Amino acid sequence: MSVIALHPQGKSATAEGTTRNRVSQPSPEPGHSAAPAFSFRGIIKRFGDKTVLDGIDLDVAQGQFVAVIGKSGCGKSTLLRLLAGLDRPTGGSLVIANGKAEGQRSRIMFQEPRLLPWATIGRNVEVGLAGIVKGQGAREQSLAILNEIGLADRAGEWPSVLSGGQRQRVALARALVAHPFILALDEPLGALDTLTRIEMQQLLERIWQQQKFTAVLVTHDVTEAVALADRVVVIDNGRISLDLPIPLERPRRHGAPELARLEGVILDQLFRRR
Ligand SMILES: Nc1ncnc2c1ncn2[C@@H]1O[C@H](COP(=O)(O)OP(=O)(O)OP(=O)(O)O)[C@@H](O)[C@H]1O
Repeated sequence: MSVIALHPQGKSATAEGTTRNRVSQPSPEPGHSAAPAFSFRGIIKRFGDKTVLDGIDLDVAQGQFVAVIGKSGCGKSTLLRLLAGLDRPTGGSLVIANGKAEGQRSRIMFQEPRLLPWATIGRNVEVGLAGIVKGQGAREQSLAILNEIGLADRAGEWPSVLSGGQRQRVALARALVAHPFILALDEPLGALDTLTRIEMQQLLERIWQQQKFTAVLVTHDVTEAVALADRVVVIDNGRISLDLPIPLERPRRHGAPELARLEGVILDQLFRRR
């Protein structure tokens, strides 16, 4: 197992950051490896004078599906950007453990598909293999993942002819074509209509179960978090205020009473209801 440590800018992790906000970790679901896919240790992130993350400790087991919830501006995307290596923490450390090459460690998917308009759908997916596989191998892998998401027959077409949901499926294929160890999802279904959103949730769950990557989903949608995740983490005031296991069998049925009860627990925390 290779281990990389992303060291923070400036000062190293403070004792304060590593002892505060310690949250007991739920066990991973049966079948998941107990070894952490990544560990945040006393993560602090400041922008100028503003402290956005204020000592986050979080271990996520390999293969676990974690949803991150919190009010607007609480630092969810910031946390995801740190995980994806797009930004550096001000303090603390992030350790990612895996045996894969650096380019395959993590991928991030955003609310907008961010496809290249001048490239075919197949080529857009191949972008996810840049620096890893090229030529015929890349074309074959691109087609294989497009087949998984039901768009193999559209590989030669342009992104402009796709619906919003189809474009997000292509973005998902691009994120997964290199079989990343960690998939970071920043509100990827937020712009979709309800039915397309539920279809995408089901697709995401199916591919996560097949590929066994570790998924970290930022969402505003408590129902979506409880439907998809093994565990829901709530961020408030720069810290983890709730770390809730969702020990429910899959597939989960929207509207089931136990899902509604867990949604209530999360909403109580978000709105500080007793
Ligand atoms: N590059 C940056 N420079 C300065 N401030 C930033 C930067 N990135 C984020 N912030 C600030 O950090 C805070 C957290 O932003 P972030 O995008 O992580 O929140 P969020 O929880 O994802 O919000 P939302 O749910 O609205 O997307 C915000 O106050 C934001 O303005």
